[in-house]
Amino acid sequence: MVDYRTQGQIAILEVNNPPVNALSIHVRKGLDDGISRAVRDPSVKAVIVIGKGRTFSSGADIKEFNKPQEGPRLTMVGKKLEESDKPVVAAIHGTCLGGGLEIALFCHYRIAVKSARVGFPEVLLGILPGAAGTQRLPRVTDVAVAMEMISTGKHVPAPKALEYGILDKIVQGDLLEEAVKFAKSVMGKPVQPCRLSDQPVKGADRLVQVFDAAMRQVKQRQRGFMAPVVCLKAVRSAAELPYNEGLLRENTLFTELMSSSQCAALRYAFFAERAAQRWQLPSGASAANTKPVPVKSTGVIGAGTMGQGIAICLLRVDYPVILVEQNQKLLDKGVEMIQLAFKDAVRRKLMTEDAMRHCMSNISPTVDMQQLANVDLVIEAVYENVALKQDIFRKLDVICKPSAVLCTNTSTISIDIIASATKRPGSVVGTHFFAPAHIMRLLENVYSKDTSAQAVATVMDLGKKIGKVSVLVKTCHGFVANRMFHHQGQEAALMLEEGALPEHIDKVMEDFGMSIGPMKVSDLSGVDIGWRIRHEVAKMEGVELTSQTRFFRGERYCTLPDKLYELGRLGRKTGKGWYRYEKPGGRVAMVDDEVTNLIKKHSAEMGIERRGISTQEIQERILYPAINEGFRILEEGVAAKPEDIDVIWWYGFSFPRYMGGPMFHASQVGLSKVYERICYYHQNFPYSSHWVPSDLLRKLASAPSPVPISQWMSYSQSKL
Ligand SMILES: CCC[C@H](O)CC(=O)SCCNC(=O)CCNC(=O)[C@H](O)C(C)(C)COP(=O)([O-])OP(=O)([O-])OC[C@H]1O[C@@H](n2cnc3c(N)ncnc32)[C@H](O)[C@@H]1OP(=O)([O-])[O-]
Repeated sequence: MVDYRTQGQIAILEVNNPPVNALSIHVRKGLDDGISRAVRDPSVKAVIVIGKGRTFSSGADIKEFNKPQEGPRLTMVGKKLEESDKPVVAAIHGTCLGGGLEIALFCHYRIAVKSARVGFPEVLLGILPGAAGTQRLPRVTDVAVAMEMISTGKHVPAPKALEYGILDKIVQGDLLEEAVKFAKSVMGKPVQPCRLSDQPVKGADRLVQVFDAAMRQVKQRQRGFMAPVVCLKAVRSAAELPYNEGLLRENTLFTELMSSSQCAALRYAFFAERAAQRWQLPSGASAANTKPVPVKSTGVIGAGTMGQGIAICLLRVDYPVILVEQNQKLLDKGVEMIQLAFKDAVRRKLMTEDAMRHCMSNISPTVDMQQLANVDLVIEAVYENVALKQDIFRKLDVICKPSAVLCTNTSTISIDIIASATKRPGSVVGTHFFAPAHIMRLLENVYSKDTSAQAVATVMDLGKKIGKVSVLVKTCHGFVANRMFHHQGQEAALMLEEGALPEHIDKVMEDFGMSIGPMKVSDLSGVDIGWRIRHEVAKMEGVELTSQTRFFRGERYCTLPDKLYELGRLGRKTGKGWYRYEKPGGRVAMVDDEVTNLIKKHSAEMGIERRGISTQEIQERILYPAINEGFRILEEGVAAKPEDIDVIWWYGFSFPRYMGGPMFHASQVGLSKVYERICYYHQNFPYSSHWVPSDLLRKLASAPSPVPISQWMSYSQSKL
């Protein structure tokens, strides 16, 4: 795990623990033995610590977190490195993160290649750098930088790290050769001035202002998230306490965070996100055994909001895009909006003018679908209408080359239905982007009964290339995201007619941890979207929804959202929805008397006596129908595992990652309790099928002891 060798008077400790040189027990032991051996050997005059393979080290081994500590502790290994009288040089490439950076900070010198990145991402796991990182970083760089790095977890590129004083030198050429040269240049020099534990904290005279400003930011950005707050406290103690006392304080805070439920949720999230990439189809085809179709050219059909966002995603990573619209006016408008979005990115220094020009030169706008004849992949992004989508796919079937992958950005319509319009259903696959498509990270990829493994591999690969987190699901109406979210919308509307107000529901859910409440989400995505979907479904079933409709498909139906739509209150884009905004497209949601009156009048018309609805009831009626639907989704194999559902909720609906997602949250509450409350609401609201308890949930809730989330799927086929 750590290879020891000497080159002349230099000992080289090479960490060799693929894939990312995590500091597992054997690595810590290897470093501990290696430094002792180098210190003992009189012929050794300097030491290099370097990583084999793609990276220096990604930090402590997260898989060891749940296990009892064995072997030498990282801080003890570090102390030995620092106490060596022979200079120790960390030679960094790839990423040097967490415990990896802590090891580097124990070394007397740090050199790196230009492409390297350093950082303390512990906060993203709900903990803090617990091997002296919070005490040593502010001794090598300014305390403000240390607070920012440790409380955000952001990676810092090597040139910036050099500027901050974290690195001593950036080298070009072979890292080991350069490290050897560097080690020779410092051989024999006293190491005392390079021992960070002996250094004062930099910028300690500004501690209070820096701390207060950082704390304000953290609380504003990440309401309810403990780790960044505790990280700041730990760095503060570096400036307030002698080094060894600071270490003890760090250790106390680290232990506190490590045992928190937020840390458990974030550790789960770390592995869940990676597991989602290892997709597998019922046929056995998987990420491991299927190659994607090479994609060099793309097409997007529809230059509306979604089409624009999707085109931006593709253009940003250098795909040429043929953008198709039905008429020149809509096409010009779409291109203009894309250009505006790029200009905004330039203004915010997210891209250069040159890069923007390059992206724009890659768009070929056209009103002629025939131009798509040679593209490798096309994404249809027109509005949600079955007949329209089928018509487009019928045409694509004739126009596109046989190897083309045909994607639809439908958010609800079954891919089976869309694919049936073609003679090549194997090439048809869903790529459900979330609005705004160029900002939201989630890509819900959807396979139909016929979609080929190669088409799936292609869209999963595409997701990675355009920087999305892709999750693969099986087709059904609404897929995973909207199917679960839909019930939240239904229950929210029902609570409005029973006695709640939009601001009331949103406050409860925002206090719970959601970044915005469900009514604000509805305003953001557009009140018309839900209206269109409901009315499209009704039309397909030959039903007309009116203001008098009380039941639809045998379910209790609330017409309030339809009434809002009819008033032209379509959400943020019209400056009015469940709230009033400062302008169309505005962001500041203000309570609007017109909506309050509309809701109260509606309740009166429906003969409903309004009542106060408790915080607990709002929370449960928003979360539990979605969770219940999540279990049905698992039962039906629409999602392969609960982790996939949670990934969808972090990236699609900003569910707080530190709460683990709705399925993880259910596991924390206890499935028997969740089941019991769902049964209670089912009794009280028998005309809402989303309260009919899922069978899988029932089985898991009645298991003799809580079933770990990783084993839920083994109950889906059981006959209990
Ligand atoms: C007392 C201790 C105090 C200390 O302060 C605490 C820490 O250091 S906390 C740690 C602070 N450090 C962090 O939080 C860094 C976390 N890691 C990362 O941010 C990214 O993995 C990294 C940027 C390094 C590479 O990204 P990439 O190139 O896209 O690659 P990838 O992401 O797909 O990973 C490849 C494989 O490696 C696995 N694996 C990775 N890291 C670890 C780990 N530390 N451990 C175990 N396993 C780890 C990962 O699961 C995956 O496995 P699989 O079976 O193939 O799914």
